[in-house]
Amino acid sequence: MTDFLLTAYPWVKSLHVMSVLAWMAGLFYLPRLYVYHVEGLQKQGVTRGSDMELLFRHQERLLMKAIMAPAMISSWLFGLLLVFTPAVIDWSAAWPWAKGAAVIAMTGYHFFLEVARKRFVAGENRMTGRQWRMMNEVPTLLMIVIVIAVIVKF
Ligand code: HEM
Repeated sequence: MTDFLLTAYPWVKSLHVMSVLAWMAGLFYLPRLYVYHVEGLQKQGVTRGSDMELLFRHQERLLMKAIMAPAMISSWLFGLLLVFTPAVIDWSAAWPWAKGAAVIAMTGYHFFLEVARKRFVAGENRMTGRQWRMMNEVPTLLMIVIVIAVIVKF
């Protein structure tokens, strides 16, 4: 198993980075769709249950179920394979802990977006467009921590 992980390392890392890119694309775009959704309902005269509102819900569902959820699972799968590859992680350094904390927060943010999506479906979103715009900065901040942790390796 150890030999296999060492041989597969560059391939696993490539698959990890591809998965992470797809996951991040969704994490950046879904709250942006929520901004358009809520502002459509508040300012643009889009009524609940109209074709336009159903299209928002459909796009949000597809992004979550077809891209973000599978990409999150494969990011974790390949990421954990990298964790178990010998000599990849020095647990006495700070970076693996910083990255670990940031990816757990990113995963929490993913589930927060899923809860919010279900609230939109039930017509129970309580956040404004401005609040969704601010929420949109969360994955950016976490991404900065993760990339610096994994590349600078402080
Ligand atoms: C989901 C849980 C995750 C786990 C368990 C995980 C774990 C790892 C591990 C162990 C490595 C190998 C480091 C090395 O080879 O030196 C790695 C590489 C990498 N990870 Fe993650 N990661 C996760 C999520 C993420 C996320 C969300 C991002 C981006 C926002 C990310 C970006 C990267 C990048 C860019 C590399 C390649 C760095 C390099 O070697 O130059 N990872 N990851």
